[in-house]
Amino acid sequence: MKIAVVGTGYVGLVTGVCLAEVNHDVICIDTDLQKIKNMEQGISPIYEPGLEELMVKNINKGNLKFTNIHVEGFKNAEVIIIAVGTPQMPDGSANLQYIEAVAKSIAEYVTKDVIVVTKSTVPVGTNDFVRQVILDNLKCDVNVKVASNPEFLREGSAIVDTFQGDRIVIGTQDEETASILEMMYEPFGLPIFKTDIYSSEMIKYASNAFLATKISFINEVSNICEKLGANVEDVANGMGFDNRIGRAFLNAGIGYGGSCFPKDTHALVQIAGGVHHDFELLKSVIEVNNKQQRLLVDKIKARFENPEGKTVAMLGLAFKPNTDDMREAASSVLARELIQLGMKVIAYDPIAIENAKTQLPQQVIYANSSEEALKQSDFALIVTEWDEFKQMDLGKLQEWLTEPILFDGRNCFTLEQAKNAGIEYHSMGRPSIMLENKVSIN
Ligand SMILES: NC(=O)c1ccc[n+]([C@@H]2O[C@H](COP(=O)([O-])OP(=O)(O)OC[C@H]3O[C@@H](n4cnc5c(N)ncnc54)[C@H](O)[C@@H]3O)[C@@H](O)[C@H]2O)c1
Ligand SMILES: O=c1ccn([C@@H]2O[C@H](COP(=O)(O)OP(=O)(O)O[C@H]3O[C@H](CO)[C@@H](O)[C@H](O)[C@H]3O)[C@@H](O)[C@H]2O)c(=O)[nH]1
Repeated sequence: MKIAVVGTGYVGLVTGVCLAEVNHDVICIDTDLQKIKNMEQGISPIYEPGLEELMVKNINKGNLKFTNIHVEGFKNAEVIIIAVGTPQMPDGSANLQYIEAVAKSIAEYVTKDVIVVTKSTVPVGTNDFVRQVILDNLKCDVNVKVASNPEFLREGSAIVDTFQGDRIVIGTQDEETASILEMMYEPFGLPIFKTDIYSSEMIKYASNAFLATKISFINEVSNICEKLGANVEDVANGMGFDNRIGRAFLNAGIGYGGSCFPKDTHALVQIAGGVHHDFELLKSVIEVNNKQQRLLVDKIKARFENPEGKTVAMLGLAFKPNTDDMREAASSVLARELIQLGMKVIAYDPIAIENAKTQLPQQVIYANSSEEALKQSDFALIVTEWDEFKQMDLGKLQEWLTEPILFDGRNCFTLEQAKNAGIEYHSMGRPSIMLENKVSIN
């Protein structure tokens, strides 16, 4: 099938590459010429495990092409997939300007019947808007069908999620459109759930809001566990045995970040508000997350009478491991607050440093390895649970840090490991490990 994908970010590029891998004829379109030039040479604009290899393989097979010229991309397309960003507006709602621009260019350039699929996360009713914009601006006498097809991949495991996802959602009430899209996805062999467009659009927001709710819920439980001396990991494990609850997304930490949960929870609050529904539960989820992202600062303030002048090694900057994405990363919030407290921050991340430089305060100093960061610091924080931090020899902290104190925002180590390493260890929702003569802060 001939497919054009508009937008080559995390979703568009991964989708384009994976559709090419199952032998569709794919052309990816982006307005960013530099990205296009890099991709043509097999260079991925994002860090995503396995993506670049698959990209190069399919360029060489002739299944995958790139262009910054929409008319060129749409020329032969049977299906056009919209995968441009829908970032957050100041009031929390989704910004649809990129969606509208794509709809206009489709109207202008398509010369044959085509199915337009919205994969970007968009508020309920947006596909009606897309259809209307296309109809209002259409230059040729062609038939354009619009369908919703939200995306559920996670950054860091996007390729695996695409080939082994739990479901593909197709929102359309047009039988022919549904069956063409089923054919497009058939090689993935995944369960396909068909519904109407509005429900499909809502499934995406409701799924992300529910996952965010699980995270804020366990983080609240975690904060209570700390006060009571319980261990949130055991609590989550015990809860997770119940199939109705499930263990996934019950990892306590410093809150959720990234390009999706923060913006999509805000957008759903706005969508609800638009129909005069006050989504109180989701507002609390957001509020809890905002507090949770800065919890390590409170712990540091409670531990040190005066943290001013201290140097801290910040390990991990990306919002989660295996990505270079810094959007809504807790590291941003933490770095800002620590610097405001008069501390020096030495940061390290295996992949995200270049992106971090555009977001973190200028005062942050970057190290080339965790060892380099730790050796210059008084104590340390773990913000992102990269494998290389989890595999770190904790005993070395005694040697490298002025004070062997670790604040672990992602519970990378067992309490036993910390105890055996002879360090002071403050994690999330678990009792602190103190060295002799020190009182626990919990
Ligand atoms: N990032 C994720 O993990 C993820 C997962 C599921 C759904 N989503 C949703 O998918 C959408 C895309 O997210 P993303 O993270 O891939 O975005 P992104 O910001 O990484 O990429 C968007 C791309 O679209 C390009 N673009 C903008 N306007 C264009 C136009 N008119 N024509 C061609 N290209 C254009 C930009 O240059 C950019 O490369 C969003 O709605 C997001 O909520 C994201
Ligand atoms: O138990 C958990 C699980 C996740 N997180 C945090 O939640 C955020 C999001 O993580 P994750 O969901 O793994 O990454 P995303 O790439 O943001 O993926 C989410 O957002 C995408 C964009 O909409 C959806 O497609 C995915 O299904 C959805 O999982 C990160 O900050 C994680 O650290 C936790 O704190 N605890």
